[in-house]
Amino acid sequence: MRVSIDKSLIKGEVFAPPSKSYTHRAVALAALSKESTIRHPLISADTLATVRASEMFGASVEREEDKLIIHGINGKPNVPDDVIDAANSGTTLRFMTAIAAFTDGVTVLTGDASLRTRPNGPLLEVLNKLGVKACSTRGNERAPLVVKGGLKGKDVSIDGSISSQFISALLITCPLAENSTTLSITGKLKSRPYVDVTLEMLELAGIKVHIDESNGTRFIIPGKQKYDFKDYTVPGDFSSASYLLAAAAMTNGSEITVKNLFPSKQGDKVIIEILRQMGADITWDKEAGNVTVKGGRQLKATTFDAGASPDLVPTVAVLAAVAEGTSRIENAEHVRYKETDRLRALATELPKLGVDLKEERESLTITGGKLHGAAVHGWDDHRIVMALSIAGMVAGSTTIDTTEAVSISYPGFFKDMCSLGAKIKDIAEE
Ligand SMILES: O=C(O)C1=C[C@@H](OP(=O)(O)O)[C@@H](O)[C@H](O)C1
Ligand SMILES: C=C(OP(=O)(O)O)C(=O)O
Repeated sequence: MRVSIDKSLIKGEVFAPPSKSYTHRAVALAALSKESTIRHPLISADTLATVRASEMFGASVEREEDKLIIHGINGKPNVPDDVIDAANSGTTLRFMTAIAAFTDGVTVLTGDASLRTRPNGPLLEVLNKLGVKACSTRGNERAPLVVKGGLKGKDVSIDGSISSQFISALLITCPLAENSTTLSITGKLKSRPYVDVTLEMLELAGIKVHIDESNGTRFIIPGKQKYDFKDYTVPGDFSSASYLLAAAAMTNGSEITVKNLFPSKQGDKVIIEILRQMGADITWDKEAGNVTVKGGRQLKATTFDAGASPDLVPTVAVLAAVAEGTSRIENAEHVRYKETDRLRALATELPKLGVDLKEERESLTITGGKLHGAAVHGWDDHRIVMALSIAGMVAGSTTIDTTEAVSISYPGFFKDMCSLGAKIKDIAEE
């Protein structure tokens, strides 16, 4: 699919879509429990991959209007009778690889062309130390992965610098092991807020994990635990909301309120602080869960450490592209291991819109200026498509391809933007 975007301003109220990260975890924990209801889940391509995989391990999932009722496995997961296809979802692949480690047989997990480029080395290495036989069919740490169950608790270390999802995955599975597991993190733990989201959800499922941060980070996970996840309402997603908030801040005359954004462990709530620092007119009514942004102020350059919030990099790059001065996005190497190498994607596409950008291994340096329209490529990556869309609302006369990728995390993105007045047209048939 392709869209064309003209200069736009946006006005009105919109609900933030439900959180992708919380939905993945709610479904995985419900699958390991007895019976749970998940209210207001994100129904998107990625979360549906987690639903399908959970069903293959033996859970059954009923979908009703705005809720999922999950009859969980409540014990050992079944050996799937087919290959698990995690599609485009890193979270699904990593979580389900760890759950496969607790079956009594062999599971094969794969995904689409993008997912098959993403690294899993540290997770496979630790699973092998925990008594599991886990490998890549191509011997390159990429999916397809083969996992022969047999997980036993033990003291192990894991590199935290590539993806926090390996740690979240182990935190979700190790409580099922016979013995306790101690997971010591080596390297700088990236994307830490996502681990905190996992810990919050595990606590809701009645699972105990002790954290020792006296000398680095260690998670002590007692074995033989039982999951008891019950009734849960998924909160709004700050990463998805970031495109709405940034679009309003960048466009003169805009004024929007994004609802259902309550205080949360989501690291990407920092988008509110980033916009404030850059000089945007933004207020957050935490009790009401409303974030209001008025456009029209000239944004100023910023320095953004992407360590904890990699998914904000495309949004912040576009904000930097219209800000006065030179911005830096630092500590962002892990952003190269996403659906695409997002630093490369941004460094390729934003200059087409007139942006002055320098790419280094771990950083982007962006000097703001005037954008002009162009035909840009969405790289089949939801966050690149959404970031380029809001850049297009400033630049005007912009077309973007592969826009169906928004179905991964925010299927209603274009509909919401258009309902707020954005001038976006589907030009697939033209
Ligand atoms: O656990 C999660 O829900 C996620 C963790 C992050 O990945 P990394 O830990 O690989 O950085 C983030 O980029 C991804 O969108 C969702
Ligand atoms: C990287 C992302 O997700 P995942 O790792 O689950 O594919 C994302 O949503 O930007």
